[in-house]
Amino acid sequence: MYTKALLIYNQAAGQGELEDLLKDIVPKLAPSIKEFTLYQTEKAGDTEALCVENGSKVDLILIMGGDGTVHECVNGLMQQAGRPIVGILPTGTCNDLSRSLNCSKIDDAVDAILAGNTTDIDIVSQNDRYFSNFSGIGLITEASKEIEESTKESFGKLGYIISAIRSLKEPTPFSYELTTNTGVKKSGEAVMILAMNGQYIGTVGLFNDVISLNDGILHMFIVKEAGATLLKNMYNQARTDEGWLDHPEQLEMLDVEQCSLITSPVLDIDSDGEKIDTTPVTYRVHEKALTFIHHQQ
Ligand SMILES: Nc1ncnc2c1ncn2[C@@H]1O[C@H](COP(=O)(O)OP(=O)(O)OP(=O)(O)O)[C@@H](O)[C@H]1O
Repeated sequence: MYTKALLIYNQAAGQGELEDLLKDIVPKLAPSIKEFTLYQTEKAGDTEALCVENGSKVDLILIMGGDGTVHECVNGLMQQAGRPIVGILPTGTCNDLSRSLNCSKIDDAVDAILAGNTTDIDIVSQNDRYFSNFSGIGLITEASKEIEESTKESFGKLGYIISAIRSLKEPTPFSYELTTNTGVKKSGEAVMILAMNGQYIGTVGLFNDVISLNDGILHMFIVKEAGATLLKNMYNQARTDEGWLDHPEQLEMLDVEQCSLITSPVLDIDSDGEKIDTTPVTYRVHEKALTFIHHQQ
């Protein structure tokens, strides 16, 4: 039994209307919650503000939305001491964090909430903000720019993948210098650098075998120009090709707890699908910082 729960829903996420879904879900959850409040967001930023305000007052926050709405929740909760359990009712376009939590189906998420199945996950700070799934520069920001413009509405959750493939046609290399807290330095040219905490980007599980949400590690992937074609093939097939992690001329991997990254030119950073920052950037893992609902398979 939960004492106080807040369900925040974002009608702007994903494609469909949420009314029917709420009609179905609320009666299932309500018997297990003493005081249950529903809040509809009116604009970007509302979820973060609500999580700051209510983090210490409730024991469960449910997010009905996609990765962007979850991103706001994570940033709200990391700013203050109250750390209630977070459950995601995935109604976004990609729902990538939900996939790593085995909650990409709403029914699985509801079952896990009712069963009280939770897991503590790492959260990563990115300069003065936080992310739960990924942060990236290079190709990935080109991909999300295209989604904003047109693709997302017409292609739904495949929009991310399709537009990633499109932007892979002409990758623009940049120079980077990465320094870890243990003194390791890497530098060179790349077309994309990903800082991964979760396994999925744009619904594709690129890193299922090498990453878990609570391994205390930030996984840095430096994709060289030669790796762009490989990545494109993976997105075309929309499946994991295990071989792609074994070619250092295409892709370098580095496990870190903390690192800083300088690029030339200065680049936009995409963080959980939201563009909010530019390089240079410092990342730091906050081990098992938040508790999420997790469906046990
Ligand atoms: N009422 C609202 N009107 C407009 N935008 C909103 C509103 N509430 C939240 N937002 C913003 O909507 C954006 C999109 O939401 P979200 O990312 O959750 O869905 P999505 O993009 O469909 O899913 P995903 O990120 O999983 O692909 C977020 O940046 C969020 O801040």
